[in-house]
Amino acid sequence: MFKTIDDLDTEQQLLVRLDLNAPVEDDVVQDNRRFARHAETLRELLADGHAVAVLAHQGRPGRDTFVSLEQHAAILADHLDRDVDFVADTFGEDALAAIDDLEGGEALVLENARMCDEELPEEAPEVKADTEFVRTLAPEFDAYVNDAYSAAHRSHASLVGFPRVMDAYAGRVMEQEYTANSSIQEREFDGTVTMALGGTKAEDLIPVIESVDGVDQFCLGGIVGELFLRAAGHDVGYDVEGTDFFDDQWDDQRETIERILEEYEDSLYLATDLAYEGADDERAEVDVEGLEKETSYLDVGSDTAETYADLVRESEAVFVKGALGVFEDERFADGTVTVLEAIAETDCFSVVGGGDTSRAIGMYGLDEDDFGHVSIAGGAYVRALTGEPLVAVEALEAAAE
Ligand SMILES: Nc1ncnc2c1ncn2[C@@H]1O[C@H](COP(=O)(O)OP(=O)(O)O)[C@@H](O)[C@H]1O
Ligand SMILES: O=C(OP(=O)(O)O)[C@H](O)COP(=O)(O)O
Repeated sequence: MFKTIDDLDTEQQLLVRLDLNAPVEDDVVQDNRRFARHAETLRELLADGHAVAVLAHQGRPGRDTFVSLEQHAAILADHLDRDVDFVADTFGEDALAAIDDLEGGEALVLENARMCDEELPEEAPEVKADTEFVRTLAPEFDAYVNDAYSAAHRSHASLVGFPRVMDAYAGRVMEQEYTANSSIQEREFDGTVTMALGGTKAEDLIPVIESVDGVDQFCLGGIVGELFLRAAGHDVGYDVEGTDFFDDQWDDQRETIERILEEYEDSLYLATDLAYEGADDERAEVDVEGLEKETSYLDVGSDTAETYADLVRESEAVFVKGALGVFEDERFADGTVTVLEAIAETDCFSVVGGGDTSRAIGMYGLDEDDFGHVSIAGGAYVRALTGEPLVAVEALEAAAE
């Protein structure tokens, strides 16, 4: 087991890894549940007199969402109702000077860790620990705290490098999510177990279908659902209008998708209709037989949403990862919200995960108490459901030994 912040001495100089990865609309970072949850950890650390430098990432290089963390510092400051400084540097001279100036009870956000070359390539913890990034920052601090459960499946420098060379502790979010997201197999449900999979990160979800034990049926939507429809012979799941969701993931995952489609025929539910932006910008729907390659489909259709909701109502347990459509746009929220409402109405056991997807609960007036657990993690949470270890959690455990 790892050590937690209960094991920390007070008034330390701390490097704290959070996951503040958030949606970005027209260059404006959107508040999501991650800020509020991590603010709780920070509030506790600051109250104990620690000086806190926050390390986090946003987006992926090359994407529109790959932006500075300056706005994230301001959102955190709102949640904490106190000043949070920002420095546009991660481990260079400016960062080191700002860290040096930090006093007990103060918080500082360092620049997006993914702007450092050594952060991203997935490599073994010992390789990450030997990067200049880690070797420069680590000596500046008394200890490292990892609260970024939702990024714990990535073997990146900020997640697995520091705990090899420093005293390392789990933050509150790490601790709570780790406890809540135990594997499905260990839970032993009596009735039907359903998993609704959607969102954009198909590469994280596809392996889950094959490796998770104890799930009886999968309802697919979002980008992952469209890739399966493409494999089933429909004209959908192609990049159009400058999107880069489909073609690369198709090339990487095609064989797996085709194999799963065949082997899991009886437990996979694919959309039977999809929604798109029609004339006058209104929501329009089409049966999957009528799909066209050139159209962007932005939600599952209403027949599909009702079918999925019925499957949910008959379930003993439901796990959701990823949205079934672009719910941020009210016209395309039907699939995601219909399924979430069905979960909320029944007394099935449920977990809803995903930094973006969990946002839909607040946006559409659903009550968090009607869900078993709302996780701010997506990829990490589905991996945990399969019983697969998370590299950054393993790194914390190794540090405690
Ligand atoms: N058909 C679609 N086309 C484009 N984006 C989609 C589609 N369906 C769902 N999405 C988007 O997927 C996002 C959630 O995906 P992802 O980031 O993988 O999940 P999470 O952050 O919840 O783990 C939502 O913000 C939603 O807008
Ligand atoms: O948002 C995240 O994952 P999620 O979308 O699976 O919840 C994490 O910050 C990891 O980001 P990444 O999937 O770009 O490595």
